[in-house]
Amino acid sequence: MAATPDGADVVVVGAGSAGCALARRLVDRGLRVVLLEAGGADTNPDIATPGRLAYLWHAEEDWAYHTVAQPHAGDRRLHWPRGRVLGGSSALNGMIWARGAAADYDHWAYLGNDGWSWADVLPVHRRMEDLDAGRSALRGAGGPIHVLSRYRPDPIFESCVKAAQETGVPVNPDYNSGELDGVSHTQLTIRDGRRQSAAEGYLRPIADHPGLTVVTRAHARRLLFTGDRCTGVEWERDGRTATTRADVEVIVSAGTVESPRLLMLSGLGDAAELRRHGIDVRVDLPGVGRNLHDHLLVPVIFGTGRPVGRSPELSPMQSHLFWRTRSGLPVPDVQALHFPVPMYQPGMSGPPDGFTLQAGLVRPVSRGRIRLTGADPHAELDIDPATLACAQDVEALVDAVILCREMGTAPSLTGEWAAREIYPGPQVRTRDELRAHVRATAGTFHHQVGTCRMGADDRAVVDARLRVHGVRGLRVADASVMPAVTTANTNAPAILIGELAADFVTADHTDLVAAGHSRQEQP
Ligand SMILES: Cc1cc2nc3c(=O)[nH]c(=O)nc-3n(C[C@H](O)[C@H](O)[C@H](O)COP(=O)(O)OP(=O)(O)OC[C@H]3O[C@@H](n4cnc5c(N)ncnc54)[C@H](O)[C@@H]3O)c2cc1C
Repeated sequence: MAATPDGADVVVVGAGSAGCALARRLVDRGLRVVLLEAGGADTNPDIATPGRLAYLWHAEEDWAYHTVAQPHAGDRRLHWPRGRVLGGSSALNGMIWARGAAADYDHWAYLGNDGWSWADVLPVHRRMEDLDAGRSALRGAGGPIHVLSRYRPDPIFESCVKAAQETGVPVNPDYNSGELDGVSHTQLTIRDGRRQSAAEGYLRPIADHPGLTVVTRAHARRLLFTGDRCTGVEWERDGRTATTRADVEVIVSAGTVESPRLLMLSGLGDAAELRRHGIDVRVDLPGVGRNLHDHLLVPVIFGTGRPVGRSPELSPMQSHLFWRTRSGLPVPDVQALHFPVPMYQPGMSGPPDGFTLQAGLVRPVSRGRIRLTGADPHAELDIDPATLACAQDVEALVDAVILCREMGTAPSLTGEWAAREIYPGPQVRTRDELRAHVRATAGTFHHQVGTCRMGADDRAVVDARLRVHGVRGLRVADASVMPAVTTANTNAPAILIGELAADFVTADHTDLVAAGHSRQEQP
């Protein structure tokens, strides 16, 4: 029997980084899967062309969220682009492939999440990737996601790597080894000049498989229950409502913003808040929507004496560095990203030729939350990440800005490129003035996580096998389950979460997996 929009073994909500990996692995193991995606097909040519990623912001494929005004960040509302299309945010992202630090996963395991230590996840990271440099004890080849590491970076990025070394930052030959520290050229999810989204890598090869039904423009409105078991999903398309039955499980992979919304609309959340919106409480889970956190970027902008230039078939981010602002940290707290354009913000002006060293905070302490504003699935969300609420985040970013400024005065950038700082600008000298620059310009690094946190305590939403506490037949698998964000970009960790979710489902239903295989073997 094939999967149909009416029913399947597993219904996955959201075809993003995690959802695509999860659906693929379940189908490979003989389960019938329906994948519901709110967005459309990934046919916009700007998705495939790496150099055109900026054109996807505010396009049809962008959910284009805005936070509420952030009092510690100049009262600004921050724009959060997220993918609403097959591939999810992996179809919109900067294509940097980064696992994070070994210590990130050991920390998750330390919090009571068995099976998530670096030793546990390393084989899964290896099976996900197809590194052009080939297989090794730490790296994988032959997996669904092609990783480009052997390319000729544009000249400005060669200079950035040299400038970092001149500033005292050593080269790291492979920041995906579990140890991040140092400066490197980025490894990119690009094959033959085309983006490798999770949809491209995981779904495209099985597009015609009878065990998989992908329904695009299907917006899940709520989860359906029989007793305490989740047995299906109600969704809408073009104004019409439909349901899909799940014979085994429902897995929510709608991302850090939408997964908590779908849980809350289905009666899983903070009981008092749900009642305030007239939603029947199924399980009082006060952790849903909390623990929201994100990496941040602060621009340090330089003008150059000549045009910088860049290749359209590569990501515009071809080098970055990881660095510790103080001794005693177990992992770097800064990831500085290098861009080949002056990234002026509204109200800024300067010469057209230049580059930007984005000072990135990757161990944020501030935590916020996402709340419903009503029971309507399309109501605007109250998204409050509490950006820079903790002074420690500001101090780390000030140190990161100082590092980027120093890099901009290194010979490799001042010589050949005649680099000169435009922002914060030479008039900004004291630490207080730098704090003001941080608060006025900090923006998202696009790595929101944590709103359906994995753990064993009473604020956790899912357990270590990603099962939602208090119900049966329901898991969450996406970046929202991270107890704490990884110390780098979050696409690879989100895909890892999808891969592991598939392992958990198949381990829990070995009988079905065996039956599915014999079904597939029949002529
Ligand atoms: C602009 C940008 C740049 C980034 N750059 C990088 C980078 O260079 N490297 C990196 O590693 N990471 C990067 N990231 C982050 C990374 O892409 C994300 O962390 C990752 O894709 C998150 O995966 P996910 O599965 O949690 O969610 P997503 O990939 O966002 O998937 C969620 C999916 O669920 C769908 N959905 C939501 N609600 C519903 C519903 N109710 N019904 C049906 N479907 C629904 C969405 O449309 C979406 O397709 C970037 C992100 C952005 C937005």
